[in-house]
Amino acid sequence: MFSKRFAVQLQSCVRQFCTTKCLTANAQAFEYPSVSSKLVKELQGIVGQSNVSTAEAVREQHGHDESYHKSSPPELVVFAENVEHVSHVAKLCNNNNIPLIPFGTGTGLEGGINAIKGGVCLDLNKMNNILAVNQEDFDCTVEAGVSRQTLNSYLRDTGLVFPIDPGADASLCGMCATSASGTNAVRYGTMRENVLNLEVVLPDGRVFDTAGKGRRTKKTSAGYNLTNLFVGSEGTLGIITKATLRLYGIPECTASAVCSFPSVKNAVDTTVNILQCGIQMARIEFLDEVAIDAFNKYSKYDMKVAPSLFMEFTGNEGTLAKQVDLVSEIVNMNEGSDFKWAEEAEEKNRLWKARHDIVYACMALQPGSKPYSTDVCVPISRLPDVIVRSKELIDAAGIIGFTLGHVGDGNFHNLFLINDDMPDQKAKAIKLSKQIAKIAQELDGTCTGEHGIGLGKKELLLREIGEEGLEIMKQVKSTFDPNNIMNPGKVFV
Ligand SMILES: Cc1cc2c(cc1C)N(C[C@H](O)[C@H](O)[C@H](O)COP(=O)(O)OP(=O)(O)OC[C@H]1O[C@@H](n3cnc4c(N)ncnc43)[C@H](O)[C@@H]1O)c1[nH]c(=O)[nH]c(=O)c1N2
Ligand SMILES: CC(C)C(=O)C(=O)O
Ligand SMILES: [Mn+2]
Repeated sequence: MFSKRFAVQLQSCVRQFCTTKCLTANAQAFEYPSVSSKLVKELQGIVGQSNVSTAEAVREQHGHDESYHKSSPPELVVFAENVEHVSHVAKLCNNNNIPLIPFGTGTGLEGGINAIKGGVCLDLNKMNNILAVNQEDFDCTVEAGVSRQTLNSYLRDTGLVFPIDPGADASLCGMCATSASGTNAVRYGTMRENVLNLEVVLPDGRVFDTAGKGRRTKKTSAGYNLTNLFVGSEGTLGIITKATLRLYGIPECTASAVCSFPSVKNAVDTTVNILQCGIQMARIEFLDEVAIDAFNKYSKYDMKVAPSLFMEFTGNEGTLAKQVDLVSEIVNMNEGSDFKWAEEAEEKNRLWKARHDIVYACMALQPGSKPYSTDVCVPISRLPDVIVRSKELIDAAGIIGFTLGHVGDGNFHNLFLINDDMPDQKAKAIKLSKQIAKIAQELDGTCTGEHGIGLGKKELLLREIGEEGLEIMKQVKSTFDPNNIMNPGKVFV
């Protein structure tokens, strides 16, 4: 009679001979074994008893992110303190076909950490060292648990900043995993453009540096771009344990302004005109009238309740003044008005914090709700069309929806409030989100500019990249994770 261990190993060998199709098919139907008490002991042997928790509250806290997806707690949570822990835990889970879900700070919006197939949640927050800051080279290296605000506080006296700024204080490696972005992307790009190297642990325990050990050049053409293969992988290929990131000098002068418009189209046309004039803006964010109303109430402002643009200009005295003149002309051409300026650091920080808090501002209007946000991105010339159509659809559906976001990148959000005790509103929001994503895809755009696919956009990914593209993604996945233990059930249908 086979021993249990041999049976599991045999199963793993059989699976590895499966083709991707068969593997993936099995993965959906495949019933993962649960975590045995023997395995719990082995995990405790690796990380220490205090770093393994089966407590319900801890599992619950690791069973959901900030999305509306139903919580699915893992069977247990393991806290890793170093890359050796990560490597041994991964290998053990891999040998036992146990799902492994990397956890950053749980601020994801797509159900990326929900343990829908059970297994182990690997919390990386104890790996919180800032390992290097190379001021003269404008780069730094951080461990998985360092958050973006922790890094920027550490950098405060250096005159350097890491500019990618999702609204939450997310872990930087989580931001790598979701290919995050934020209000500064107009000027600095997204995570894709700002990661120089990653240390990654594969499910079989191998540890490798995606650009080669110690590499930290702004550009490279040495072999495949493995770094950007892991940026946006959402925990489905491996665990990111270190990130080497680009840093930037803080601009000499910045000025921020808000102006309002008679219609959404006027505001978005202004954005397109500014970008097509080649004006190098630092930020251009859009908030529609309902978002402005929530913004005012939550952050105690008195902005005109109308479609508005939040803009930031950077440069030196001369260039800044020129930018402002040019932009003011374009704003006036599109009937913009009510310019409100913020020039003092404190005023600017308050204004952009209020922008970052917009999700909470909207949620405050319907206490107990969870946010559900579209995240489409289109070529800039298509932006007015998709934004106006999305708002028309929301108005016709008769539910509350806030339209806002990073129009400077062609990326915006329709934000809905989901309450489980309002099922019809939830159904309408989900239906609208799919409709808007499909409109964006028809306009040569994508269903997700920055939040990722996670649990809710798997069909949209298939629609976007097609059968062939998805098969190739699955082949890549099965190369790195032949047992499909890495965050199973996410990204792929
Ligand atoms: C109020 C508010 C506002 C915003 C946002 C959230 C909230 C709550 N976000 C979304 C979120 O902050 C963003 O997706 C972060 O990148 C998530 O980072 P966490 O560390 O929280 O990842 P979290 O722990 O939520 O995990 C997210 C995914 O990454 C994987 N993962 C995490 N750490 C990993 C690691 N070390 N290795 C491998 N996989 C890992 C997880 O398995 C999961 O699939 C956002 N986003 C954005 O791009 N732009 C924005 O403007 C905003 N705005
Ligand atoms: C809608 C939220 C989550 C966001 O991405 C933003 O505020 O830009
Ligand atoms: Mn956003």
